[in-house]
Amino acid sequence: MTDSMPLPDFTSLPDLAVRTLGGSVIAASDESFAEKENLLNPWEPEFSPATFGRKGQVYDGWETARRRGPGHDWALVRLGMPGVVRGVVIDTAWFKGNYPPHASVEACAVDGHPADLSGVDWTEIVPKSPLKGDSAHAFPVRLERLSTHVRLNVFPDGGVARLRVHGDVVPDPRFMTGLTVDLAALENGARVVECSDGFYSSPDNMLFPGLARNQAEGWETARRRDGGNDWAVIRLAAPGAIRLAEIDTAHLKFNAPAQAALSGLDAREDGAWRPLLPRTGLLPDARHRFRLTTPEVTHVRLDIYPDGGVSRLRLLGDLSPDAERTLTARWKRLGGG
Ligand SMILES: NC(=O)NC(NC(N)=O)C(=O)[O-]
Repeated sequence: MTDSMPLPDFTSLPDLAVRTLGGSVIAASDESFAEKENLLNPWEPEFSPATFGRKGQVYDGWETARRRGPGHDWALVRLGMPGVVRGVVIDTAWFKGNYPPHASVEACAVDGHPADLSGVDWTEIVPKSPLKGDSAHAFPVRLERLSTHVRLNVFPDGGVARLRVHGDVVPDPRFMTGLTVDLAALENGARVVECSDGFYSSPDNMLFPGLARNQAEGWETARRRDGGNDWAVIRLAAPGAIRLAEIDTAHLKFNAPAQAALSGLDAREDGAWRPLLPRTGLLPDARHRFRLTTPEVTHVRLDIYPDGGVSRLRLLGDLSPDAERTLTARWKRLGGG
């Protein structure tokens, strides 16, 4: 992302739209020059000047034709993780002579898996605003409601490299209650709230769905030289008791931690850390699973010794009855269902 202005705090929240968390561009008015799917690519926009394909200069973004009639272009995104949108980044990186001069964003919430969104009520979350070329534009959003889809409008046409939709994940309680679920999954609403180091990659990566495809898709710290150890604190999707922990060092072959430990705290009670898994040896490039019996916790701390990387952390457990009620009430209050 090109940084023409400092991005506000909301950009540290998960990107509800990014492709690697299940986001999809389901329709666009036009994608003559460059395909709509690029909008949600997880990597920073790339550019190779004077690289021409059959349709012109190749862009890592969404680019429409020069519009010769009335109207404007738009792209429709289904969020991978429905939630409360706290801010949107519209990044025109590398679009210097062909960016749209204005853009707006709308959001809606629909239940289930509707194929047809016509007739849906859209709420404007970013008013029509001026854009610059080759710049990331951050727009805070104040809408205390659940969103499942967003629509990016560009006026009248042009290229946008990325659309990032940052926010708080609001899980659907129908897929969380009465089940054993991953309390550490981003898609269920968990997040890393503190960590010792995120030098090579973000610790939130450990909470992504599926298996990491390479070292970069996990969490990796710098080499630690001070005798200490690296750690990350995860705020669980909801308070619950953990029954199975999985610590995966896949693709960390020469930089896996030698050992790991888990501890937990219940922020609703005394907030004291209690051991859940004692310091245990880890292998490189291996999925380690541990059956646990724990009290209810709201936060889990993963300590790795001394440093290195973890590709995935799964904490399967059961929500407390109280947590089930709270999740359901929150989802309904935000307009779910
Ligand atoms: N040189 C360009 O980028 N031209 C145009 N776009 C592409 N992709 O070639 C255009 O007209 O917007």
